Amino acid sequence: MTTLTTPPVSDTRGGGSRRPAVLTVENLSVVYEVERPVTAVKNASLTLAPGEILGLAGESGCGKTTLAYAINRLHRPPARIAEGSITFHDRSGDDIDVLALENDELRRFRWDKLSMVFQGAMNALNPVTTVKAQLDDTLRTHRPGMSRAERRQRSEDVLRRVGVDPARMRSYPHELSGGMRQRVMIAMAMLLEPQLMVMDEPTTALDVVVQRDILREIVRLKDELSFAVIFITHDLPLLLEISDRIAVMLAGEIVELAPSDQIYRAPTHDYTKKLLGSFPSLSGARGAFIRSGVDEEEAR
Ligand SMILES: Nc1ncnc2c1ncn2[C@@H]1O[C@H](COP(=O)(O)OP(=O)(O)OP(=O)(O)O)[C@@H](O)[C@H]1O
Repeated sequence: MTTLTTPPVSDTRGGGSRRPAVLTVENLSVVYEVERPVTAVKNASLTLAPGEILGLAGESGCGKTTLAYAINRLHRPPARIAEGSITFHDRSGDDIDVLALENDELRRFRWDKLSMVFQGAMNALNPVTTVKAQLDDTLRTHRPGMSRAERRQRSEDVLRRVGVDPARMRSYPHELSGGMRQRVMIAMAMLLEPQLMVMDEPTTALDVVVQRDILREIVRLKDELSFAVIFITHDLPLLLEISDRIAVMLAGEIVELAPSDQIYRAPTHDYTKKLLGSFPSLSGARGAFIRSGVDEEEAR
């Protein structure tokens, strides 16, 4: 795996505090090389601390998904990373130059160090393979030293963690409800205990109750296992509840990056103010619903 010799950086952006980082993105630009090239991400810089949830907010088309895919090196032509750097600060102490990874190194890096939960689990799970086989395949590929019994044990553990009865392992994706499928996707993403998970609208297609349950699980698991999360959604009220910091994107640029409280109470950029104003529910008290696990009724 390609490593750099630079020491782990500290996070002085947004939060103001100096914390070790798990990821540093510097001046990243991504261009779609079409007839009239579109710079979908412009000079984006951010750092992420271990165990931190960073929310990415902004209207449709502002470049959130393009940025997330580029961080994962999942972008495909015509998308091209035109400039910038992405450095992953491994817990082993190595710094990994993500843009320099090739083939096997890149495959190992994905899932192992960093994993992604996409919008709509049906597209990401293999429809003709059982949940058990999908978990087992990933473990066999990435953990060749594990015995069959250990793989089974690990698969069952990870499903239990996300609230899926291991008895459902024999199911095919289409036999599960939307919420269950999304939980299985999160289990897959957690399987190898990555240090960072990128979640792109992971619960948008689900009804509100299921969505809240799953989000609570994500926050709980993150606290327990201390992986960092980049969480993408249009839903700013939701981001304010679950994120430590929020990056607001406008036309490919991160125009504001600050702790959630600061974004809520004292936004500095006009666009952030406009975005906050477009959610009427935010004029009331800010709920601590997901973080506290308190029922809305009880909280009143
Ligand atoms: N394959 C492509 N070719 C050309 N332009 C593209 C392509 N994919 C995306 N874009 C453009 O890149 C910009 C950013 O798109 P992106 O999907 O990253 O935004 P987003 O903020 O994630 O939107 P959404 O919230 O709707 O998913 C948009 O202007 C979009 O039109």
